[in-house]
Amino acid sequence: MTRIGIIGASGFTGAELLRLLAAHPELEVAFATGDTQAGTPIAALYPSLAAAYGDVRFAAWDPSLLDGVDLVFLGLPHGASQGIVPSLVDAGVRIVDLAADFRLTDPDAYPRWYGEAHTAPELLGQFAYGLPELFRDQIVGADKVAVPGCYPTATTLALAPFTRAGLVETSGIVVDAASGVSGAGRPPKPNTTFCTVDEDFTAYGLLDHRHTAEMDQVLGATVLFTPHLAPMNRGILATCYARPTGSLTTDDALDVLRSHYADEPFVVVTDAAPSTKATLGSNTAHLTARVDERTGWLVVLSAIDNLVKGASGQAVQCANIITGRDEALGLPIVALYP
Ligand SMILES: NC(=O)C1=CN([C@@H]2O[C@H](COP(=O)(O)OP(=O)(O)OC[C@H]3O[C@@H](n4cnc5c(N)ncnc54)[C@H](OP(=O)(O)O)[C@@H]3O)[C@@H](O)[C@H]2O)C=CC1
Ligand SMILES: CC(=O)N[C@@H](CCC(=O)OP(=O)(O)O)C(=O)O
Repeated sequence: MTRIGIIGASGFTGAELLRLLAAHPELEVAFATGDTQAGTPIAALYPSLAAAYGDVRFAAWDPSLLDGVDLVFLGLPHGASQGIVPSLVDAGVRIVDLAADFRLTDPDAYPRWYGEAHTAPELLGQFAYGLPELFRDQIVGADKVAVPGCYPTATTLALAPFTRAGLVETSGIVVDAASGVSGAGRPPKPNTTFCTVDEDFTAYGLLDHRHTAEMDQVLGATVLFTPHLAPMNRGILATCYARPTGSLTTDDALDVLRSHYADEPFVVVTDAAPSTKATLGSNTAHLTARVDERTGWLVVLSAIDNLVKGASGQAVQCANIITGRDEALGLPIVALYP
């Protein structure tokens, strides 16, 4: 058994961590903090968690909570994470950070894309990028992991088999992706109220969404990324377009995906177009590909649950790896349907 803590447990990714860890046989939640929610029973904020957490309350963050704890998940907004990580490093706990603070390795990239200076740039190179299907070698043996953003997870799982094999041009990849509203976190925002989102479908972050930098970094490419907000709670569907460097058919493209992910328990390659609902509540990504004979473009589609494979499930997968466990331990591979 490994005792873990969650800092920022009162948000959506924190709640999803609490849900997944309730079913995990070997990771035990020692504390769960909330910023404004300290003292609130977990079950009062999230009745869905009542059966597992009974009277347990969110704690106020205090370094003494780390006593006897081996690993800490951080579910904080970007910016807040880098404020606390140096003290966790000093305390010697393993870190799995869900925020963006330690994902970009180029020290100039964070200020460029996040519009603020990084307060712990000396730690940037010390984090493994927590996407096991693409960076498992980096994660094994690491003690600090930066879990990818939800859009980059969906997108790079779709495209990396092609960019890594030199099968597509990297100078102009196009990604259109839609996210459920939980991707924006628990606090209500003007663009996430019921009346704004219901019966609407809109693009945002045109040309400058911060996940572009992460996709560029992982794929070694220049990506034109347009995110969209879809009127659903969970899910990401990414539709990714790239120009093949040589002859490539649909059968070839499907073979590339199937052989790349043949041994991966959390990737399903389908003939049919993937849907977000097929991934709901699971840590599984669904992928397919086509090559359009008329235009010559390759299109790869990817569906995930943003809170599971796009965040907390992937975080638990990484925690399993860095604590020496089977990485699939305790994680759901099948979705909730209908
Ligand atoms: N939602 C998603 O699908 C995904 C999110 N992420 C990333 O994961 C992180 C958490 O996201 P999410 O759970 O959605 O966010 P939420 O806004 O839902 O939760 C944020 C958590 O951090 C706490 N918090 C907020 N501000 C501060 C602060 N200044 N200092 C200390 N604690 C603070 C909140 O406490 P309180 O409840 O009191 O406000 C809450 O516990 C973010 O970095 C996000 O970008 C990554 C992938 C997907
Ligand atoms: C729907 C929605 O608003 N989604 C969020 C992405 C969430 C995420 O993964 O953000 P981090 O990189 O900060 O972790 C957004 O576009 O900002």
